[in-house]
Amino acid sequence: MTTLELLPAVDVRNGQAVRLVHGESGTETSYGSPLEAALAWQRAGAEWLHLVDLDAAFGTGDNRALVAEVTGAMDIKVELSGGIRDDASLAAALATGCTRVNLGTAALETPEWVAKVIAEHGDKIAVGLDVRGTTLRGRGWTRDGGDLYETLERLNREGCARYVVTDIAKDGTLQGPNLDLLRDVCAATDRPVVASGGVSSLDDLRAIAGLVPLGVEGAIVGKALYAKAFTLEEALAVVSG
Ligand SMILES: O=C(O)c1ccccc1NCC(=O)[C@H](O)[C@H](O)COP(=O)(O)O
Repeated sequence: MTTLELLPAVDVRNGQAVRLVHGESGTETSYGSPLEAALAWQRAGAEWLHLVDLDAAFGTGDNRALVAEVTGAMDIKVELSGGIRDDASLAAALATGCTRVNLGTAALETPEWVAKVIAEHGDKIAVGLDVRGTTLRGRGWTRDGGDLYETLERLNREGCARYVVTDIAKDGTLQGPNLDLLRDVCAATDRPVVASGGVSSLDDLRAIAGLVPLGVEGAIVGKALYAKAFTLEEALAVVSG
């Protein structure tokens, strides 16, 4: 088995680490300090952190200072997501020293700007393809934003370096990843794909790792770690075979 990168998630709402169900505002379970959570994943051996500013994604404020503090405290690579939609928010995100940012809504609403920043920043930019069925969702996953495969074709042409693919129906549910969706996206692009949403068990990680030859590069894990379905150490042992 080829190595699958693991990205433990810290999603931040109102200054707290939380997990949502289907990404819906109001379904938060709180897990305390985002910095403590991130440091715990780093201590456990993570090489990546997936850090999401949910307030910025929903348009209910932001946790920019906290996200910068957490990113600055990490010795590991950080992928930043949530509300990065214009020059100012992109500059603030990149100024944290993160390894890359994840654009969502902007890829649906301001495609010219996204093409420009892809050209400027290369693989520091990933695009989050967050879907219900094959319909993309933006604005914190609250609004429809077009067809997955049409958008993917456009982003491929524009040189997008990487995609983070989330089946919203699975996100935060511990119901397992949507492997068919991951296979279909891999078939539609030659860029690496990071799987997100629904991981519930070590077997789910083994199943995602089985898609590495197709182009899956990594897996984001949130709820399963907070719910202690397995430890990060166990997960890292599974994917590093
Ligand atoms: O990433 C976003 O911008 C975002 C926006 C609105 C709601 C949720 C959002 N992200 C959620 C995540 O990235 C989760 O951390 C990730 O999918 C983990 O899911 P799970 O393992 O199912 O808890």
